[in-house]
Amino acid sequence: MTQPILELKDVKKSFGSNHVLRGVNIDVSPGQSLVILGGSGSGKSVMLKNALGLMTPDSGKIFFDGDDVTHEQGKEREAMRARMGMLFQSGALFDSLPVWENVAFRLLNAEKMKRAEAKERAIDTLKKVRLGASIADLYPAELSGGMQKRVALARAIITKPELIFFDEPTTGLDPITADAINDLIIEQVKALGAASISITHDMASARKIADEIAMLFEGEIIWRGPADIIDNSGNDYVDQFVHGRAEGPIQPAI
Ligand SMILES: Nc1ncnc2c1ncn2[C@@H]1O[C@H](COP(=O)(O)OP(=O)(O)OP(=O)(O)O)[C@@H](O)[C@H]1O
Repeated sequence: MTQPILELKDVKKSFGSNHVLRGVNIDVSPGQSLVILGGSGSGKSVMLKNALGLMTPDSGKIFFDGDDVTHEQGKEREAMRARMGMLFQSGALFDSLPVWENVAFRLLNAEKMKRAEAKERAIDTLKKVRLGASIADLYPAELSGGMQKRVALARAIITKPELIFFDEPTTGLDPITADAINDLIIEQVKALGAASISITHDMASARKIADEIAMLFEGEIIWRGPADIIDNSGNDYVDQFVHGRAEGPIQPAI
């Protein structure tokens, strides 16, 4: 069996009396695309932050490429982060930086690459997401939402990561643009041979990009299976979520 690139074992995280993660077990293997579903406030972002090392679990363990990284800090953590890419919800581009500096952010800041070389790499990477060199010097505010997502995708892949996280990659886009972003995600993740973990509410996107789908509910992964059986999961919670019904075991978060 291939060693997972990332594994969370019985990860727990609470904020006071709010027990958000209550023993999360999940893993993703190289080349695999895993989508995690979960209602608003179910802890998807908290799980992602723990996996990325932006938050430390109260208990449980996180393994990256077989190494226990739960409490790693400093240089070790930086080395791990260098092997990961991240596309944040709503793109999260820096408004004050031109597009190319956003894309090359890690190269310029963590790797201290020379500006001319970093700009060349940024333009090459923009081409991969079908954006021309002419937008390299524009600012994020001058781009459409779909273009901003492409820029964010370019930023996530520029370091050729082995594992990429996508946090709501299609939020705020019309269905056609969302589909184009999904295609680019699939194409680029495949080209890198990377694993990916995506969190999304968008079932069309989940169906398209996932090999496997998992569902987070009340702080635990309650179901996991191949994407093509999601309509026949045999799980009432998954069923309710997939069909977007207010009625069922999951209470709407309002
Ligand atoms: N830094 C924090 N301090 C205190 N509570 C937090 C913190 N981060 C998250 N929470 C709480 O953890 C719970 C889960 O939040 P989280 O953002 O992970 O949900 P989510 O599943 O990503 O939701 P959504 O789909 O709406 O983005 C919420 O109750 C939230 O208030």
